[in-house]
Amino acid sequence: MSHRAGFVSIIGKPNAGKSTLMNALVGEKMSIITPKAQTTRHRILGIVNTDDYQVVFSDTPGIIKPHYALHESMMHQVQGSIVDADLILLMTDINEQHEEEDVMRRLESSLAPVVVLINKIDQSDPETVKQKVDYWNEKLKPLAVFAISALKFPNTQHLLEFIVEQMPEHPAYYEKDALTDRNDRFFASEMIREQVFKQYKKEIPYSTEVVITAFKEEENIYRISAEIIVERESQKNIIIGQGGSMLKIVGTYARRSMEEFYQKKIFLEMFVKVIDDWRSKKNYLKKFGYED
Ligand SMILES: Nc1nc2c(ncn2[C@@H]2O[C@H](COP(=O)(O)OP(=O)(O)OP(=O)(O)O)[C@@H](O)[C@H]2O)c(=O)[nH]1
Repeated sequence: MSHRAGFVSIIGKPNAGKSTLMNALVGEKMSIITPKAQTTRHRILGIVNTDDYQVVFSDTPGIIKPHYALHESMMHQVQGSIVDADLILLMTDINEQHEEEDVMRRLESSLAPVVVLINKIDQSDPETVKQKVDYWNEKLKPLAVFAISALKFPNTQHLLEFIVEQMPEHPAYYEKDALTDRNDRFFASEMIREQVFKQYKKEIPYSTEVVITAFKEEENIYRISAEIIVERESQKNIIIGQGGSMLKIVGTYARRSMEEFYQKKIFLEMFVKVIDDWRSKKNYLKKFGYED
């Protein structure tokens, strides 16, 4: 059989479980996962390779109404991934009563077939599952509807086989040993951001960006320096915590994740910096890698 390859976008509301699914499909932790909505800010590719196919998944930020320039960039990334897709996976959380109208509107710009994934069925019952399957079949007339639990039953073989069947015949787009298009620095910043999302409340995670300022690979150790950027002086104090206690927790957990991810010893140093209203400033967003 000839080789198949294509792009598959995972889209949906914040917190639906998109990143959890992508990690299950790729079999590696490509995307950070936290219980908070809007964790994913960039489009991240996760690539599944065999001799016969290459499926390039895009994990995308959850679809929201933009409040900041940052959100606008996030939504542009969703749009870009929809336009590029050979297949779209629209993920919904079975227990959320979201109006998915804004998600559907975004699909209008695409000719790609849509598969609906009803996620988190571990937190539901068969009757509700059946109702939701019927609802989506009726509403969107998708190629297929899958009821899944990306977290509890991460056996994605059946879904993956279905996806591969939809891929066009095409040579590989990326090297066959590539798992992602992102580099080590990107994952280092994401692992710190993951801890910021986990350790702080309310607006802090959303006001924070992480920039890797140095990444030195030595034989036995990686030396990583990072800046944690916040919007206000008061947020800086919260990030640091009394006597540096909070920053120490963030650093410890982030370092452990990095040691597991890179299989290296890690030296991590972090500095906290204030940039007023960075989320609304295009020049900073560009500098931090958010596209227009
Ligand atoms: N019970 C249950 N929880 C799940 C399932 N899939 C994901 N979750 C949880 O839902 C939360 C959000 O998961 P993510 O994978 O980060 O969701 P996302 O859609 O990428 O979120 P955004 O980054 O906000 O767009 C996390 O706490 C996950 O552990 C599932 O199948 N069942």
